[in-house]
Amino acid sequence: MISRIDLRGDALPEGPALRALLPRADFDVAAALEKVRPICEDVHHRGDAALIEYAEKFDGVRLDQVRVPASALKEALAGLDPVVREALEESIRRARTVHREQRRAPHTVQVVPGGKVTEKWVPVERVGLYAPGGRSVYPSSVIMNAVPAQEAGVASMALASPPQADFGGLPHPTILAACALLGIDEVYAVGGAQAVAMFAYGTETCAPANMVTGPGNIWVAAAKRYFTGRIGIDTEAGPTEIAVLADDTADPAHVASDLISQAEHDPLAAAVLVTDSVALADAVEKELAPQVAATKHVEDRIVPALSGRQSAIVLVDGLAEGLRVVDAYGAEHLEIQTADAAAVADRVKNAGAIFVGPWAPVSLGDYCAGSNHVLPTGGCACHSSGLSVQSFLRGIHIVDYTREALADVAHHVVTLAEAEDLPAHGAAIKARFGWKVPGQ
Ligand SMILES: NC(=O)c1ccc[n+]([C@@H]2O[C@H](COP(=O)([O-])OP(=O)(O)OC[C@H]3O[C@@H](n4cnc5c(N)ncnc54)[C@H](O)[C@@H]3O)[C@@H](O)[C@H]2O)c1
Ligand SMILES: N[C@H](CO)Cc1c[nH]c[nH+]1
Ligand SMILES: [Zn+2]
Repeated sequence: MISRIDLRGDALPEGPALRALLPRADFDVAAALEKVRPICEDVHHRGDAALIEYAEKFDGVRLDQVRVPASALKEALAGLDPVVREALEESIRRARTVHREQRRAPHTVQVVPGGKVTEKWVPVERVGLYAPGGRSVYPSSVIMNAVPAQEAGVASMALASPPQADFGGLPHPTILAACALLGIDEVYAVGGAQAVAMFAYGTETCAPANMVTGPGNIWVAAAKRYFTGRIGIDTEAGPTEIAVLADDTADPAHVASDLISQAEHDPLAAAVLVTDSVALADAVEKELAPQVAATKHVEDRIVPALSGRQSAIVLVDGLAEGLRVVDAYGAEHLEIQTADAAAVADRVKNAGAIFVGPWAPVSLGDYCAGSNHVLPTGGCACHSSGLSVQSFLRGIHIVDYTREALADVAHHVVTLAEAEDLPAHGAAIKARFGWKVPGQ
């Protein structure tokens, strides 16, 4: 069900050469981008009419309108199972506890007497949040998007999630109830790349947003890549990945269940075990078959995910080599199931989130750890972070110098301007001091 990659014996290569040996999906975001480009441009030109057509094509339901009426949000909350409500509220509470601490205050540095630089933090004005709803529905992603945006102070936010044929073309009622719990009243029944395009370009009913955040399948990730540089994009949070770095102290039943837990998201989901213990690798492989047989979503997601080329058991010589492999891979989620797991976690450089030891499985982080589950995939953890309050803030420098403080440094500015052959820059200084460089 899962292949093996044996990297024992020889010295591991560096950087891209090592990455090329590691498991990754065949179907990449760049290829999907070519397919989503026409969808995005169609939304640009035809607005709501295009959204309604794509809902029929991809979600199998004909909509009268894409905006969810306020009454539907109210009804969804009223009809929410109280046990689910309690769990959502606990998830919101913990996420808020963590994200509130990420808020940033303005900070002033007195560089020289009379010269100071302040950095102030300003929230993005309007954001579009995406909560997936294709193969599964993700009310938890409503929380993971909305809480950091709210804690950052974003003034205007709208959420999109795919229309569900079983619910009259509305997003799933638990998604709507989560929106109601969080006070989000602008909600759209729009999924996939077309939802990202709706927020990026705006339509007759949806005002354009400055930024789009949230997880989704490969089509959503590709649309986010399409709009990168034109609007704010958090990170590519595409098909889920789990890597587990484990030694012979790990419990094979736990490792297997954690690999399966994330394989259940998508046939393109990735599950990777990195270990120096052949005995553990064998035991995990033995655990997989009965555990997979006992769960849901087997044929359409878990089996293709575990048997696809994006998943593997990677054998290494020791912990140091295992760390090199997980750093090269840059997993969305990395579990450390080794002796002295906290110390090992400390040595990891690249991961979206790290889960330490036997009692912090990825499922905890998916719902109730307080951490954010919107995390970079496809190796983006090597340069990007998961969603946080910081994602929704812009830092603006405010430069404030007196005449004397400018005069003190003017000769350096003029020298550097001349060194760059940009004399007009120097002239902007000289003009303030009677066309002379002060002190010369
Ligand atoms: N990285 C993260 O932080 C994170 C978090 C949660 C979930 N996820 C991932 O989110 C994804 C959720 O996927 P999903 O499919 O359940 O829901 P989704 O909402 O992401 O995608 C559903 C939409 O995909 C579009 N679509 C389907 N087939 C298409 C096609 N052939 N061409 C163009 N568009 C098409 C449709 O518009 C549909 O509404 C999973 O891959 C999961 O692993 C990632
Ligand atoms: N594991 C997903 C992040 O890749 C988040 C999630 C939501 N629900 C269940 N899991
Ligand atoms: Zn998950």
